[in-house]
Amino acid sequence: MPSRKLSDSLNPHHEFLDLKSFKELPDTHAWTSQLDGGDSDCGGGNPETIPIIDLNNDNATELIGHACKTWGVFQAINHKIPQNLLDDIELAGKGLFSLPMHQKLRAARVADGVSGYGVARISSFFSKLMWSEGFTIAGSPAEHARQLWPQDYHKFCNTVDEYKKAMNKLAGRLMWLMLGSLGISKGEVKWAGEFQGGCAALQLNSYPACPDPERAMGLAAHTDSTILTILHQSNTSGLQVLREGGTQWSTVPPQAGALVIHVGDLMHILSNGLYPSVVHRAVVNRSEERLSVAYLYGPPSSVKISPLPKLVDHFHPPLYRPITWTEYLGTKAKHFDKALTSVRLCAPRNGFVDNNDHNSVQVG
Ligand SMILES: O=C(O)CCC(=O)C(=O)O
Ligand SMILES: [Fe+2]
Repeated sequence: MPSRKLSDSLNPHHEFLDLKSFKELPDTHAWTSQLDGGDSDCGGGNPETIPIIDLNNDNATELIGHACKTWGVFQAINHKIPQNLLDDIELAGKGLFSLPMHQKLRAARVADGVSGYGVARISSFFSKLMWSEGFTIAGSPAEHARQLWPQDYHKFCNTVDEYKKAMNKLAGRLMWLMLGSLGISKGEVKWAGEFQGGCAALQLNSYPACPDPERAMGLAAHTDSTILTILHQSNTSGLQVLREGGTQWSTVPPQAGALVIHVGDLMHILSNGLYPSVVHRAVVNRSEERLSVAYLYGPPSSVKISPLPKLVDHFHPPLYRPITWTEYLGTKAKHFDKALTSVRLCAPRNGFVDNNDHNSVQVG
């Protein structure tokens, strides 16, 4: 369970341990029974796998709707993101995380800051540290990149800019496909015009090879505070999801060229609870470093997100109050896995289960 603030109990320098230097798992990173629930891919007998959807398929909208409702996640192929751009961002991330620690610390995220190098932000809810390091880019990466590579920071910035541009276009397309699958067209959404640019952050995650992967946690179970997330995982597996209403973890197998699409908390609100935001985590392994790049897509700050009017009626009252992305991020930072519950207006009616009440999920 999420517990006390790490900062209350641990020397802050623990946050910057060089994980690659350990031959044994340090106690600060030793989780107990985090693999509760098992993995349905490994003998759980669940015949269903996470859907892989061809965005060129004539039935893509219906397939996306079904995937969002039952899993809250799917893999997208034929998404028009060039493979060389996916390779470039992966290389840029690998280059960053392979720098010596003292160099990475020049770009460390400052207290209460968003951008920069550091441990997972959800770390503060857990008494143990995660076996990962991250780099968050909100806005321009230039200042941090200049600190990391004083002579040669343009290459990193150009790759990030190009990646963000391509992702923004895809994220917009996916958002309208998801809303389309709920029977909602652009004309019916009053903030549609404000969504030209969208808004986003890029999260690079690195999970070094781990001497005791069964007792370590790469990134603890969480949902994303986004409308949707586009995740590019390298060819090493580690991402696991909980199927809607399920208790067993399913691995999302890396598939060359495919992008993993997560339903985020704000889409859950827009859909008035119809689409669950997927609970996911990252586990680690003994031999290979793993890299992932998450494009976290949300609304511009002027937009208040609330259940779409077409999905609200006498039998389906609005489950959530209107909220901006900034406001929601503040709520999430305070309440973590209870954030959706804390903005809920009314208890779900019988048979209308709020899939995102994760209070029972074992997260540590
Ligand atoms: O590394 C992964 O597969 C998951 C990353 C993730 O969930 C995140 O950055 O929010
Ligand atoms: Fe995530």
